[in-house]
Amino acid sequence: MSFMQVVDLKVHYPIRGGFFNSVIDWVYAVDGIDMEFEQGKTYGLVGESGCGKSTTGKALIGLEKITSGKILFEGEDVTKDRKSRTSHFHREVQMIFQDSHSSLNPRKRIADILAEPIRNFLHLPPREEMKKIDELLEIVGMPADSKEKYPHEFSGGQKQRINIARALATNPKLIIADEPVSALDLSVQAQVLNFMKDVQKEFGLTYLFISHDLGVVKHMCDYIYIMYKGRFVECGTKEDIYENPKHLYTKRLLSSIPASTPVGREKRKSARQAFEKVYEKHIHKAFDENGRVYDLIPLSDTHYVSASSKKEIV
Ligand SMILES: Nc1ncnc2c1ncn2[C@@H]1O[C@H](COP(=O)(O)OP(=O)(O)OP(=O)(O)O)[C@@H](O)[C@H]1O
Repeated sequence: MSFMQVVDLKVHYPIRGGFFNSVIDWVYAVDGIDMEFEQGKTYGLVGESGCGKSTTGKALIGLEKITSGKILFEGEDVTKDRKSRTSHFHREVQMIFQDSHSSLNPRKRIADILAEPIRNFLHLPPREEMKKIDELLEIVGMPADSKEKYPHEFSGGQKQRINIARALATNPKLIIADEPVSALDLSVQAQVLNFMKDVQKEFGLTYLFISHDLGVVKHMCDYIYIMYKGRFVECGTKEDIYENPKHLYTKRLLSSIPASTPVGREKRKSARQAFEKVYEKHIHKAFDENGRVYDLIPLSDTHYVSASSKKEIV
């Protein structure tokens, strides 16, 4: 049963010009899309740069003016701008952006950044509020003393964890993640993706995962929307899309992912042993039986991606 439905959503941007700065044309950034969201699932929104992914995410959360169509959240019509939406919606739907740095106010301590949503939505007494901040930092694997620090004192991956902690503060149902790892180093990307999956399991979250990278989406998503010039050319389960793509554009996108490289059982075992033994788990390197070093990015216990060739190792 879906808790959010998007019906024939359109976002058109006017292009102004001429002497009177009048509308001379339109950009059909989102041009009639339908979506549904069920609890606990991850939805992928994929397509090339400029196809309308970010505009869709921003329109869903109310940051972009909707030209026409409808968004229903738990039966309530929320097709309005952000200010006019109910606090229930703001609490239940959160967004994480690609740029982990600029989404955190550099002048505020982490404690104040995390306290903001708690104050706005949960209204906890001071002691409970501090407890909640500690809990959030623990969930995202950050030390408790992080709360006294400022954003610039953290790495990109840590900042994205803090952004996720802030998104989790209101116990949301849906998190819209717009390219959440594409600005991070390759090795950190996998950590953040895995961590997002863990948090999802723990809290029954739904994700809308916006990405141009079909390789990453494959590991994250249950259901995928393929976007091209503001429309969905194909949508379906991960299996539908990856095993039986129908649309030429999907096939083209898929063909741009580096081919999968299944590695034999022995190689996998030795790579894993080396990975654990030599580099003590946290450094993503492994040797194969010929002594070659691999930079491996663990996507799960059994899936790795080579950092250099981006090939998948199962
Ligand atoms: N405020 C705006 N005014 C006019 N056109 C815009 C505006 N914002 C986005 N666009 C245009 O709308 C289209 C969709 O942009 P959008 O950012 O949603 O694409 P995207 O798929 O997220 O791309 P990317 O992956 O590069 O972020 C693009 O042609 C873009 O130039």
